[in-house]
Amino acid sequence: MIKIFATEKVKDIDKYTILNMPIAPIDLVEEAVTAFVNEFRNHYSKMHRIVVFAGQGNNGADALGIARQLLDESYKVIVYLFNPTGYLSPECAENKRRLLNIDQVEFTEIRDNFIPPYLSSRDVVIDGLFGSGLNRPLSGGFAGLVKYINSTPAEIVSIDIPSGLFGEDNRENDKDCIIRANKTFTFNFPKLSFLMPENEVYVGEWKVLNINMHPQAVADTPTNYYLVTEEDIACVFQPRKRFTHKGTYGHALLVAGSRGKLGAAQLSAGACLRSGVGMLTVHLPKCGELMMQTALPEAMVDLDAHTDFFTVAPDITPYTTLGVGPGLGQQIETAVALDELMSAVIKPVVLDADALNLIASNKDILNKIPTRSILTPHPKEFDRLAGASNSAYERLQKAREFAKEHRLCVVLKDAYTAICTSEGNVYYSVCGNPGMATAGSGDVLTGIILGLLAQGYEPETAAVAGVFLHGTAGDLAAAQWSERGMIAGDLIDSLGKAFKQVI
Ligand SMILES: NC(=O)C1=CN([C@@H]2O[C@H](COP(=O)(O)OP(=O)(O)OC[C@H]3O[C@@H](n4cnc5c(N)ncnc54)[C@H](O)[C@@H]3O)[C@@H](O)[C@H]2O)[C@H](O)CC1
Ligand SMILES: [K+]
Repeated sequence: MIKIFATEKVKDIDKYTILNMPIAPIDLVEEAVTAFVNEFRNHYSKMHRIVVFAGQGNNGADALGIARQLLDESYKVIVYLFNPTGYLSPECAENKRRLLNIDQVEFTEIRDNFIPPYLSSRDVVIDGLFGSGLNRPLSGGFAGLVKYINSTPAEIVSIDIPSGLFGEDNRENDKDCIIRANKTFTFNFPKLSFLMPENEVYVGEWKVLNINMHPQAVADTPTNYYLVTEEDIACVFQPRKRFTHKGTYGHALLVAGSRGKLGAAQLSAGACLRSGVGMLTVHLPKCGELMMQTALPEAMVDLDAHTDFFTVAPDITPYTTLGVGPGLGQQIETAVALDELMSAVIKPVVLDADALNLIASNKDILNKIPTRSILTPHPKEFDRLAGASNSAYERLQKAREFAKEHRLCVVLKDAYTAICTSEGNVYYSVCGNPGMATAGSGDVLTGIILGLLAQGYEPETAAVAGVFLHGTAGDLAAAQWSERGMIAGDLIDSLGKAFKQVI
């Protein structure tokens, strides 16, 4: 897991590193500078003019160091240091001194009046005005400067964080006074705000650059937010032992499908079967029998009394666990049957799609869902459950609260899916791609998670691993069929390869 720290925590980790590594602050800055330049070089040639904007703190110190190293590599660089209060951090002052040691450096320090340079589309701006030390929205001269930079056609690369953006909560921020970077190279830890869709316009493409932090400080500093890596998932899976049989790997029940939406049941069932589950039974309305038995001979079918939709809660005793929702429809009889089903279950289940919509309009059911059950809403479904949000950040906080209050695991689906546990932790998966924004993709995820849960993985583990495998399958599918050309069924076809890649 990569920890996602609040920006004030990063400061503590810095301090601990400086004291205990030990390393001089200026050398830590130099490590950040070198990491940035190593990455920058891969993207921008010496054909570009580099225009560096530095602030008074250590983001500015980084910027001045980057200017020096780029000049050393004979890039064409011009530098503006904004110092309205006449105070520079010690590292910023030292990097200014080091920079001015270079002959004929084009350097301007601005105290009050500033005539902005003309910036063309061939220029690359390096934004080092503010980083993790931002403590209020930008205003005055800095706001004007940011607006000017944003108005030019120049490419913008931000150091650590786009200037003006907070690392976490930007609800009260002035959205016009934040750098709109094309790329952001951030140090050591992704910032939570980078994972929110509303901040994509500021952050652009982002990459984490590693600089040496004291491992003890990283291990000991608490956080509720984590980024999941392939290694985390690889160690989740147990080898399948030789003397095992289908009963060893669980019997999942999937309650899904209604007339016109039987495909959702089929996709979910197909994904479940490819997740390693021992057996799968699909509870379907009568109209789905032929389709399911033909399309997925591996699945067993349990028919509802109704021809077109779910009306009677099945006996759940034969099953290890169940998943409910894909393509279910929202008939009143279905709501009643769902209520009955939730009254009968005691072990964690997976709930998705119309099951969530029905719960949103019949809130009593919420209290009947077994604790640690997994809910997989997309943002609109979550809003129906918990009320509308004005930003993804607000929705995330609501999802955390919701998960804690109801003792559930909420998988908030988005470009970066957040898995919120009942303990208040959030696990992010950053694999996957926009090709997965296609009908049926969510049904596939439900099937994978159901299959893992039925095999006995802890609900939170099943959710995190399921999301990661789903994203990996999406990336493999995009590589084969392209983001545009891929469909949800391709995710199922790629699941085997995803397992091979991850484990
Ligand atoms: N481990 C690491 O991640 C490292 C990061 N480094 C870089 O250091 C910056 C953080 O530096 P810091 O000096 O703490 O803060 P800033 O440069 O972001 O801010 C400086 C200064 O600005 C004042 N301020 C805050 N908000 C405003 C505002 N709205 N208007 C005016 N002035 C404001 C505040 O008082 C601060 O003092 C980090 O981002 C990295 O780039 C290091 O290189 C080493 C390791
Ligand atoms: K910055």
